[in-house]
Amino acid sequence: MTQKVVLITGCSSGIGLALATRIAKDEKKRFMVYATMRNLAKVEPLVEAAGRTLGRTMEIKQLDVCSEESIKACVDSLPERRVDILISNAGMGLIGPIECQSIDEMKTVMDTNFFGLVRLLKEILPDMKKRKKGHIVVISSVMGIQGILFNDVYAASKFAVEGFCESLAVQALRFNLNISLIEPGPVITEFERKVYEEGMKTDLSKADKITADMFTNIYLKNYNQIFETLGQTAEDVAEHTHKIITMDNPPFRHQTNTLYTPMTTLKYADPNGDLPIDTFYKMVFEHDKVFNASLNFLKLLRWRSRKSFTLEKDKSS
Ligand SMILES: NC(=O)C1=CN([C@@H]2O[C@H](COP(=O)(O)OP(=O)(O)OC[C@H]3O[C@@H](n4cnc5c(N)ncnc54)[C@H](OP(=O)(O)O)[C@@H]3O)[C@@H](O)[C@H]2O)C=CC1
Ligand SMILES: CC1=C(/C=C/C(C)=C/C=C/C(C)=C/C=O)C(C)(C)CCC1
Repeated sequence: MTQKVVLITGCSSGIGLALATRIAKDEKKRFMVYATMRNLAKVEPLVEAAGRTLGRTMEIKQLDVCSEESIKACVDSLPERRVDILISNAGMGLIGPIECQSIDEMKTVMDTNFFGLVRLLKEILPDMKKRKKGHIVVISSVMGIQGILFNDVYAASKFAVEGFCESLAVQALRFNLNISLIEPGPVITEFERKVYEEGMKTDLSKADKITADMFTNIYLKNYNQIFETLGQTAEDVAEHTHKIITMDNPPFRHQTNTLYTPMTTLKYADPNGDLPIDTFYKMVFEHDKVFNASLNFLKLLRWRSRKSFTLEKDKSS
């Protein structure tokens, strides 16, 4: 059996690291993983997690999604330039009032999260089309379908990713290619720490008092609690993604966090779009107690509906 070649971006930490490790440790050794990162000085945690798979079912390579040259050099270094499964994972967050963020900061988020994916596909898609074989897996987010307070630009970058992939998906079908968007809710990784620390450093002098207060005393104050209550592990997201890449008929969208599903469902329940906005408004502003009760209610709902959120499309297991 020939192994499928998997290229993953952003493997220095978090979901990328967990994905590379999980897929390289596939029980049936079905995959050869090229785990990439922009800065090879950060290789140690992956080397440690990879263990005996390194040099067998995993190799580590340099790739910066913001550099076309780096992407090309990495793909050129692969046998026959073949990538059977591309996992576009590299990304970054940004929180805070837009008045306090520079256009350059926002452009870096779009350049990494959106144009990073575009650059990868410009390099890899033509070869996949020629071979009429391939699976493009994109680590999107629940924020690819639903905006969240003070995540305006990050959510925009993930909406861009989703619109791009949804448009491409029809063309991809013509070439027998699959595209899957993985949509995690909050995941406990470096992302959470970096975003929170940067958020705490925000210069709020350009924001009015109501906005600054909303960001500090509502968003930042509850941030850690949201991750503690709803947060998933990177390993869990990796497990879901491993399942998606082993399916005969993988879905276009897959949400990994059943605790979060009731929130995203609000989007589909009201074509006018007001239901999620009004619900989030109430959850955030009515009272601290409503917020806590809402988080607990989400926890309770998972227990009630666990069965209906399993991977029903999976024919291969
Ligand atoms: N954590 C969360 O709550 C959620 C995260 N996601 C998404 O998951 C993905 C992974 O994030 P997560 O693991 O949580 O966060 P981490 O911060 O742990 O990992 C992000 C990875 O992306 C890499 N990266 C950033 N910029 C570039 C670049 N220009 N080229 C190559 N690699 C780059 C980072 O490298 P370096 O170490 O060099 O910075 C790091 O390896 C992101 O797309 C994120 O949007 C989605 C939903 C929820
Ligand atoms: C403010 C707010 C919420 C916060 C959600 C957060 C903070 C989600 C983070 C998701 C991440 C980090 C995704 C990464 O891609 C809730 C719980 C929906 C309740 C309504 C108001």
